[in-house]
Amino acid sequence: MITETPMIRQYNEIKKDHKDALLFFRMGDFYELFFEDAKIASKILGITLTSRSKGENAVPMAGIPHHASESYTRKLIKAGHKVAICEQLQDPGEAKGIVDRGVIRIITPGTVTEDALLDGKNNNYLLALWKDKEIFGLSWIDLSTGKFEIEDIREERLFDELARLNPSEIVLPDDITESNATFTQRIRTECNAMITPLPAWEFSESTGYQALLEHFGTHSLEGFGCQDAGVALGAAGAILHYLKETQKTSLKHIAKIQKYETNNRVIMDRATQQSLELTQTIRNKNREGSLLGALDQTKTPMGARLLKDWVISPLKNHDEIKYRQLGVREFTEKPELRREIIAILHDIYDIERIAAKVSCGRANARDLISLQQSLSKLPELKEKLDFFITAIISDREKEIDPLDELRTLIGMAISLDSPHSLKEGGIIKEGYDAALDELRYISKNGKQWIAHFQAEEIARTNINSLKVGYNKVFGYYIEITNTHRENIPPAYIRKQTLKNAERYITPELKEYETKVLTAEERAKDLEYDLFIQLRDKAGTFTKQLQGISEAIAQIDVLSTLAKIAVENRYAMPEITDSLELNINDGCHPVLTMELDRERFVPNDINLDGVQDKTMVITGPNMAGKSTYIRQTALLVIMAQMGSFIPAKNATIGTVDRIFARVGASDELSKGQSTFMVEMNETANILNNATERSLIILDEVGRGTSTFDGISIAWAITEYIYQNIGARTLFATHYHELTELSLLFAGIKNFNVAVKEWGEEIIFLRKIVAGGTDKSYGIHVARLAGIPKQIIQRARSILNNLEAATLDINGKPKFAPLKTDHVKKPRQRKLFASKEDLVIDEIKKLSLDEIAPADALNKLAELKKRLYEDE
Ligand SMILES: Nc1ncnc2c1ncn2[C@@H]1O[C@H](COP(=O)(O)OP(=O)(O)OP(=O)(O)O)[C@@H](O)[C@H]1O
Repeated sequence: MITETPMIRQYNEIKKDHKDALLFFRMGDFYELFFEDAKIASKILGITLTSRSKGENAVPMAGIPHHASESYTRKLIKAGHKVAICEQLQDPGEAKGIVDRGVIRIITPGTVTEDALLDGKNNNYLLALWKDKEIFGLSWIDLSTGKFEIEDIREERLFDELARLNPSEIVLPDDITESNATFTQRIRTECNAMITPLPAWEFSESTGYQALLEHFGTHSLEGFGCQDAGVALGAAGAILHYLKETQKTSLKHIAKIQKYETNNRVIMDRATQQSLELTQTIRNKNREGSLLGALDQTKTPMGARLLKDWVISPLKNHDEIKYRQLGVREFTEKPELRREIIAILHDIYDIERIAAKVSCGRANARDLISLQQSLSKLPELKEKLDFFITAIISDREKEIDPLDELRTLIGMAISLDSPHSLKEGGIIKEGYDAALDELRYISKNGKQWIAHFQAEEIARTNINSLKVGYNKVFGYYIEITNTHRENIPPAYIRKQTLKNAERYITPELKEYETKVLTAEERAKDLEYDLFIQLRDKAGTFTKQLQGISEAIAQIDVLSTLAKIAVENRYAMPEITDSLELNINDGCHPVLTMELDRERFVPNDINLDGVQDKTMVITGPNMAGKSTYIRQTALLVIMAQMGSFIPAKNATIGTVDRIFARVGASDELSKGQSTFMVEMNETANILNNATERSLIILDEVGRGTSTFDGISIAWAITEYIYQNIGARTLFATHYHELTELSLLFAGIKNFNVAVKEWGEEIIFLRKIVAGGTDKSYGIHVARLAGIPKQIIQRARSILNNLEAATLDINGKPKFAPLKTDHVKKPRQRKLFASKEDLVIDEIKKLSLDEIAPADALNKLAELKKRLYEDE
């Protein structure tokens, strides 16, 4: 049994309320961790595990210096832990017994606000979700910016929204975490987020509504357009409750709540976002190589975060798209101003996050300097923006207010070389506060006095080696070496004996010491108070600062898109409400940046969406099928973001949803078979696509036997064409699917051209009309370096198969050809042949109703059809 010391007793008392966090227990200049916490932290942080007390009472302990705590916290948070910061709440000097301690904040992945723990280019969301009947209420907040939103959605869209938001922490009602392990586990794996259970009653809709009214100090949520929000209010209430519990600071920067309007945005589910590599690549999960990576040349973190939002949620409304597009166009037309504006943006810091830190009382002097420097760029920015006439730019220009009062105040008060710490002084400028200046004068001159005192004492005593020194225990003292002991004046009071010297004080020295030292301390205290006053004052500008940030973010994104458009010779697509999809000389926006534009072969797409809706694209491996269909989706996304696109010209009828199934799936690790995942995702498309959607399918059905695969792919394409009518691009190796075009006028065949050159094939990368029946898979295998012997063997097997050598059971033989083989037609017709179709038509003819001349015409037409394409 461990005998508890009073301090460990205090620790246990505090730890009891923070079982799910690692407790950073402040002791002097260190945060100490004890017991299990110490073991966990020492492993993750690679710090030494020691022990407090010995023997039976030994308590495992690990410590980290408080000034370096941010980097340690970051590692612990990344490793999936919460950190509770427990501070000393009184001056140890004043404590009778154990110093008072208490937890001042709990840092969790969803609530961090420190720069070191955040990524400037991404929002960091804390999300709460709550279910009532079939509806999920979602609410999410980025505490580091104050962005707070809600949305009610149906269950089937839940995981798509979670993928879009990518929260780092999810607050769930405990009745879900306790009773629905499968659901909780799915959230955990799909979102890779920390799950925090909260009592279910914290999610009540009416409590949430009240909590929001209280927080915003309003009588209703009408002003935020959230009055009629439903289940999501419960989730928003749970978020507020959780923040109050963990943050214990002002949450004033959460100045509004908004309803996320899915209706205005193109919906893209999780698999689509991944397949199209919108924000990260499939293979390495890197930003580089994704659409966002290619477009993100923004200069401010606010701009980078907004661009991400534009990429993953393009607009649906034609007018809203146009509003942005015209802004981009104007930036392309004014190159000089654009360059100057981009240069100004370069010098603007993350005002949005600084404003949040100011409001939470976590900003230091350097943050205020960054704020002031950013604000000082705004007059010039406004001046340049004043030359622009499009609505989106002049609207934003009006919202940018340089906040002269705040800017001047910070400029007058805060010294440019302020330290990180707020308690060490060196923050407030000379001349800002008279009382501070006076204290500083005393402190400085007091030191001079001491130098003068030393010189006088040397002269008076004739002891040249006499020194006035200072230490923490005795304060100022006079040190005299033992050789001069005889000459010491009687007024000197001995304080300390060293080996070769003695230390003395005098009443006069002590009197000055008090003055000097307290002046210095008092000056530091006053500086701190002045800083807090200034920060509080800055806090009153939070709302304006958030508005300015939003405006700057938009200017940043629009000018970036324009810069990219000019540098890469993009065109402004015409956006219409039709169903057409016409792109001439379209290029892949990411590949063209990686390859040079000259080497990339541009391609067209021409679907009117009424007659022509479906493209079946065949072609050899490596020809460029996936690239082409992906490129089409990316160009539509860019167009609906308001951006220009890499093409000669384009007319795009807006799409409401994009579904893409391209490339490798990463679901295998989650215990589902490739084919099952593919079928799940396809079912989702079939159930949710509309006539206005864009569907991009790559080799659907490849995960099962050939005949199953072809049949499924055939039926799916047919269904989409007949029952949904969405614009669809289907890339496939099943050449049989080209026969669909015989049945349906609006399904067209295309292939990616290649040229044969002896043994070699040359990829032309050009999409041309018509189907193909060659795969060149073995050729690609050879290019990939598969050993020659295997290539030769594969060729011989292929020859066999193509000659359809059958064994006695009627199955193809894989052995080399023999002379007694039975020749069969090269390919079995799996589906309707031309002859079948003509017979069908004849059967349908009613001879009683047809005039002889029409009958002759019909006969001529049928005959023509039989010889078509031959
Ligand atoms: N239009 C183009 N211009 C230049 N290079 C291209 C073009 N399209 C594709 N490529 C190049 O060809 C490579 C193969 O393209 P892609 O993966 O699209 O082929 P695929 O037909 O889908 O192949 P598979 O059927 O084997 O999946 C790409 O990595 C790209 O580098």
